[in-house]
Amino acid sequence: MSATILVVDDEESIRTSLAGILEDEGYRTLFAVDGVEALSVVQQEMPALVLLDIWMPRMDGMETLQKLKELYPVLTVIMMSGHGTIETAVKSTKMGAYDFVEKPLSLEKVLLSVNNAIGMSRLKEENDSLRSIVLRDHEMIGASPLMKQLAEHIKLVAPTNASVLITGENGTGKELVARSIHYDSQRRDKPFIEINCAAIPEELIESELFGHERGAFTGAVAQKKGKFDLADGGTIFLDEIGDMSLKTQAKVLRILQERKFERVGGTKTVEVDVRVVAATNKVLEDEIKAGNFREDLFYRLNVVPFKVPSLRERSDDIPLLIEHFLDTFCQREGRERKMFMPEAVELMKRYDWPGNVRELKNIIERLVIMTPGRTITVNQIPDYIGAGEATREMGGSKPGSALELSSLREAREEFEKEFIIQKLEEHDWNISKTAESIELERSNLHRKIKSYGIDLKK
Ligand SMILES: Nc1ncnc2c1ncn2[C@@H]1O[C@H](COP(=O)(O)OP(=O)(O)OP(=O)(O)O)[C@@H](O)[C@H]1O
Repeated sequence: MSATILVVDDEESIRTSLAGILEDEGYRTLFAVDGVEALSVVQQEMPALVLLDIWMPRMDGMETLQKLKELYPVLTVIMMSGHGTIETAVKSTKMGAYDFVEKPLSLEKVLLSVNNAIGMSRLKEENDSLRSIVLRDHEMIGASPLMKQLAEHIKLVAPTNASVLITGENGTGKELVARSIHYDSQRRDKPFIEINCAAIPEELIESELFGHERGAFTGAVAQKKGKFDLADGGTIFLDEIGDMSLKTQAKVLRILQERKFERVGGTKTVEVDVRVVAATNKVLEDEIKAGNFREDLFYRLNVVPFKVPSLRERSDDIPLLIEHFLDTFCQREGRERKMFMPEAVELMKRYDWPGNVRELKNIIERLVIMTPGRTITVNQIPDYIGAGEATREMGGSKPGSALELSSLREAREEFEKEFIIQKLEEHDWNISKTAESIELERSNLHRKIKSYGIDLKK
């Protein structure tokens, strides 16, 4: 879609010539003869950019700029200044104008400034939307006391430069904690560089982390920057640090102590300002005893220890996580929003989740793709999730069924709710048709839908 530009000038010849070149470039143009008119056009049409003359009757350019910036702080404005108003034009950039062009206008200069401004605002929009996707993807969900404590801990430590060691089982969210520490710190606009020490062969890790000089080894045809170079000013996340060799550990220790290192095959010392955040699912104290991990590095990293709780320890978060991942995957797959039946949620809460949040996330993704209807019941949940309990407590029947509820009333309500949802689904969520098929008054069905909190939006 072509961007719309508002030209504000009291001279008709200027308006016409600007319209000509801007439209040739593919922009849509609007006009106003003075500031008062400009304000009303902006309010109605919200252009991408305003070209604003300084000297105009009624309301001049500076006053108009001030009003526009008050009302629409992100609107891009380029000032056009006549002879003798250059100083004012310079002042206008301090008031938030993007640029100014001098009169008599060089049409080339106008176009250059307009194209730059439009390019900038497109980049900014793109950047904002990518940023919100990234932030959403890395949102940490959890309201349990353990997660609240973790969040508070992050808020306290993030703004400092302290090194951090994050421990916890696989899939508990250690990387998310590392990212939150970065995004809550002053370094948020600088890089967050991640490296999985277990995924890179021992002989390559040094050059990955510290880079190498040309000719350092066969195949090193050019100098290459390492992750520590790339993370300068930002944060480096050393995942699975328990798998790092002793030699590499020594180099990382030196960076923590002196902020210095040498590239592989090089003699030049490189200085960097990098915050180190490390994670492991190993018990490093045991690795120290076994001679696999340097004790001094451990103490350097462990200044502020973070322990991410397993999902078993905070099963109260499971319903929230289910909702969050249902939102994410239904949206991503363009599916209608699905919902979990209460007893299916209960079943998920009682499972012990050896793969933690990652395992839960994968199951929800699969359920969103594989479930044709709108509701997810215990029957759709993979058997192994309820298997232990099924044989232990229920004599083989699925746990979470009405049999498990303590009172007859609860059991009846549970059944009624599920029955109504299934019937609504069969009738495409049409209330009249559903009411007729189950031989219930329409108003009565409405009441039940409301009292069970059944979500009617598709
Ligand atoms: N609290 C949470 N809220 C939302 N998503 C989460 C949460 N915790 C983990 N996840 C998601 O679960 C997945 C695994 O998390 P992450 O990679 O951070 O775990 P990890 O502890 O670093 O795992 P590993 O030890 O295997 O490297 C990711 O997709 C992450 O987005």
